[in-house]
Amino acid sequence: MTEIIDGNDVAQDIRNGLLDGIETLTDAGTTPCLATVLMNDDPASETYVSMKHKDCEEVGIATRDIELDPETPAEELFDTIDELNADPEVHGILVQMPLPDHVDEREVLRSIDPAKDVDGFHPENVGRLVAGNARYKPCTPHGVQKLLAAADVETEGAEAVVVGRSNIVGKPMANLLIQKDEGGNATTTVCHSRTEDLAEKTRAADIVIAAAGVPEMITGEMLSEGTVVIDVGINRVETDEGSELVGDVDYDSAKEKASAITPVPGGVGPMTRAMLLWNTVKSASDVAEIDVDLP
Ligand SMILES: Nc1nc(=O)c2c([nH]1)NC[C@@H]1CN(c3ccc(C(=O)N[C@@H](CCC(=O)O)C(=O)O)cc3)C=[N+]21
Repeated sequence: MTEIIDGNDVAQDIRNGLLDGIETLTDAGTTPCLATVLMNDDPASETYVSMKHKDCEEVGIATRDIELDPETPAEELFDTIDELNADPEVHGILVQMPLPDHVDEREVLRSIDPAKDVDGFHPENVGRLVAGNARYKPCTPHGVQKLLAAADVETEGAEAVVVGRSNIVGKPMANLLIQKDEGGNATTTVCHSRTEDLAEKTRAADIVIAAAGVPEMITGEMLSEGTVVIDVGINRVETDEGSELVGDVDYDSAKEKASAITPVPGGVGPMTRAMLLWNTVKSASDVAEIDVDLP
């Protein structure tokens, strides 16, 4: 039987596991607080940001909700970030991607105080992750580690194949998988659009993590029996019945081969949001110099 790994369930467990820590910090006068900055009018982005606020509300994390018109001059965004950097009540800052063309994404990531960079995208935090001294693990790869742990999948000694090399998922995922750490110690291969024989790589894998942004590209035929399949893809595709959300994995055929698989929606997506809360609580705990148990 194939195990369907329920991301909504695991994310709920993470949120429950944060409650005590949030209470301890709040009682000590440091209510964890996440600020989001949204500067695009893509309906999907608006949905994701509002989900993040709802999650925060549920667990008692305070929020700031900043929306800037996409036409806003870049300087105004940088002023906003400076204010949030300087605000002692704000512990996490998330600037929702993508940003308008006139805004330099890299410059934005550099401008966020690394101590408040709960996405883990600031170059200092990327460097620390690579050096095995992570401050914030990026939310999606961290969430994937938690999903694997929840499904009792041992990464140590496993052959892991990451399909995709983005800065937000593929690269940090591979870095976490090779760390001498829990959820790491995997023999890790990173595949991408120039990989000569992808199916040869995925067939040799114990764990496949699909994060290429190509709808349903990983099919059952590319997998060996018993592979653990984690689908990071979130692709909106148009069908006869309207718009539908599909992953990078062809779920129906992959499920026939997989020992465990994550669905889309309801897999990695909710974990990305849960680990954002996790990082925000960690930031507040660092600021308050109060150790709390993190799930
Ligand atoms: N600075 C920044 N940080 C991000 O983490 C970030 C970002 N920008 N820009 C956009 C992407 C996308 N992203 C998602 C998070 C959760 C779901 C999610 O919860 N999905 C649910 C619901 C999907 C739905 O119904 O639309 C699911 O997969 O079940 C989706 C997408 C975070 N992102």
